[in-house]
Amino acid sequence: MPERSRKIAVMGFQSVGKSTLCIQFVEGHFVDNYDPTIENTFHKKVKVRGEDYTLELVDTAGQDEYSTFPAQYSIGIHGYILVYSITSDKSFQVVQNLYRKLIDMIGKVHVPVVLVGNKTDLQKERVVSTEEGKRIAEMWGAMFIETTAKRRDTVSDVFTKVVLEIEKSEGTLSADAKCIVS
Ligand SMILES: Nc1nc2c(ncn2[C@@H]2O[C@H](COP(=O)(O)OP(=O)(O)OP(=O)(O)O)[C@@H](O)[C@H]2O)c(=O)[nH]1
Repeated sequence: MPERSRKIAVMGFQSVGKSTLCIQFVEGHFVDNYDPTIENTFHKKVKVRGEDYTLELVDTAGQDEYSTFPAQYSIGIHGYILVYSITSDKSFQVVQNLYRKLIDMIGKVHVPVVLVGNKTDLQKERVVSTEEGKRIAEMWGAMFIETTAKRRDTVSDVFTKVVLEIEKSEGTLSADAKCIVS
């Protein structure tokens, strides 16, 4: 069976770790330095429930509360990874604004989204609780995960979860489907 291609946008406030998550997933290492992104694209093959996928990850420029939703990310994108940092309340507010703008822009009630609370290695600096993150994701009907870009296993979970969300919304996978990353 031919590979399925899925395009995923990774969005959120600046410096929350969007690029670092993508690089950990695709290249398997943690990048310590900060280099603001304009836009980057990554590719990665994954196997989910026995099916081969080619993921195209669009690592977007950091958004803030004043940004309008970039129109180019409203078409041709199968799923969204919305990232905040558990150390930044501002990034948590920005991700909620971003979601509202996304829904308004797309004009659909349900869009495949995974909400990601990143930087869990910085527990002492945590200002957004796990419960708050979960509550927002439940309100959206989205999946939720906390991770640190330093851990390859939970970072992989972020990306496989978004594939599951996409497939669920297209009706091709059951909600309890298991996934494997290769
Ligand atoms: N401690 C820690 N630092 C992280 C983590 N993820 C990212 N960082 C650091 O946070 C900084 C910003 O990470 P980026 O991945 O460049 O952030 P971004 O969201 O892509 O930023 P923009 O391009 O401005 O939108 C870098 O110095 C990363 O090393 C994490 O999980 N833990």
